[in-house]
Amino acid sequence: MAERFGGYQNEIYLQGLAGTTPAFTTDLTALEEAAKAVLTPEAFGYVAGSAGAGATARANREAFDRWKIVPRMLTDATDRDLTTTLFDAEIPAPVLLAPVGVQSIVHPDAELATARAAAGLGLPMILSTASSRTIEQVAEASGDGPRWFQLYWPNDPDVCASILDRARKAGFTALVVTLDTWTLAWRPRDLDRSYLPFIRNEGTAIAMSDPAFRARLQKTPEEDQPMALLQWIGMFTGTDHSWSQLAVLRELWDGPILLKGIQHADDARRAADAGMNGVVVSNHGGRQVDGALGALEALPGIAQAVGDRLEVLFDSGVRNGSDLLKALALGAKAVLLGRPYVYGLGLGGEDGVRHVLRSLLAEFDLTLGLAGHRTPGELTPEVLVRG
Ligand SMILES: Cc1cc2nc3c(=O)[nH]c(=O)nc-3n(C[C@H](O)[C@H](O)[C@H](O)COP(=O)(O)O)c2cc1C
Ligand SMILES: O=C(O)C(=O)c1ccccc1
Repeated sequence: MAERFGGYQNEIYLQGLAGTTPAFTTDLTALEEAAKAVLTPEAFGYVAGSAGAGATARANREAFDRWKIVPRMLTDATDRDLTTTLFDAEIPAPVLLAPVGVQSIVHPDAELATARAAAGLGLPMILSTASSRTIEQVAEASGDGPRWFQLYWPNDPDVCASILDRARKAGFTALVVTLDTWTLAWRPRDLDRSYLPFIRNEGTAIAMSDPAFRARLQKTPEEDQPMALLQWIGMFTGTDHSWSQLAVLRELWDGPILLKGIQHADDARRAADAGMNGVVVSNHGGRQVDGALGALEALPGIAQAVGDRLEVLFDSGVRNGSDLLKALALGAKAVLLGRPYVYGLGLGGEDGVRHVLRSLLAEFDLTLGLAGHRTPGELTPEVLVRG
């Protein structure tokens, strides 16, 4: 058990004896630079970029850097177990793949490669509404793998019901409703290049293959693509919904529902009051409100406010195993990995994603043990100091 994830370290050293070094860097903080060398400037700018002057993207990192781990000795942390239970399902480690749309801009295998890599490790993939492959295609690639669906909440109830119905039938078990991106923020890197993937028909596969969406069009997307794309943009962005409308989603989805983009304890309480099952504490990787607080700063208060009523998950700024440990210690039950796996996808498709995930899990496993702990559940704020 102890070596299950940390064993990637030995595997890499042993391959060295045969003259092979890893195809991709094992320094997960160096992935961005490596990806920059292989992606188009537009795709790299879209993925790496953030809102405005990048203050929130930096705040996400600064929030992690302010916390330090205090290792404990002679605790016998040899046998470790990263197994985590979310909504009655066991996953091998407290890590999920964050919903990331438009993956075709970084690799031709797109979400299918991500689905295969995630399934191979048994980690849940959260499929974005802005996927560049259909729900059914991704489900097939995912096979027996755990999978959740992320909803960009359409402003047409029939389209909403149809997409959720497809997701349920395709084996997606939990629903993540993203609330922080009802319109795209001011993103200078993309604006300076006039680059928006969807108006180039990237990331629209789910809607374009949806019968209810297609029923709204005068002509099929094949006959009149520009019109279909305008309809897509109008359907998925520009409309903020309301707390009371969550009841509609509660009716349509009988599995767990999580609200993503929560940054205030009162919003987390409202989520619980509305019958939701979890929250993802997140500022969308600094891509929405420039000047917003680092996501990790919001985590302890939210975990304290609703940790006994909801599953509290976290993303934004997680880059390596130590970050994962810190987020768990500050109250997250599990963490969503964002940009790093997308860089892995760009660098090497399915193999690249698998390498990034295995490296993260190995680094976390080793760091957990060396800090003196055996399970994610042992982590509390007391294992950190703020310095
Ligand atoms: C290129 C890109 C596309 C994204 N697309 C979505 C999306 O479709 N739905 C969503 O809820 N979040 C989306 N996100 C946000 C991620 O789910 C996650 O919140 C964010 O990447 C976490 O920050 P990090 O990348 O700094 O770890 C996207 C992020 C990136 C970088
Ligand atoms: O770019 C993003 O951050 C994002 O969330 C998104 C929104 C719409 C479509 C694709 C991605």
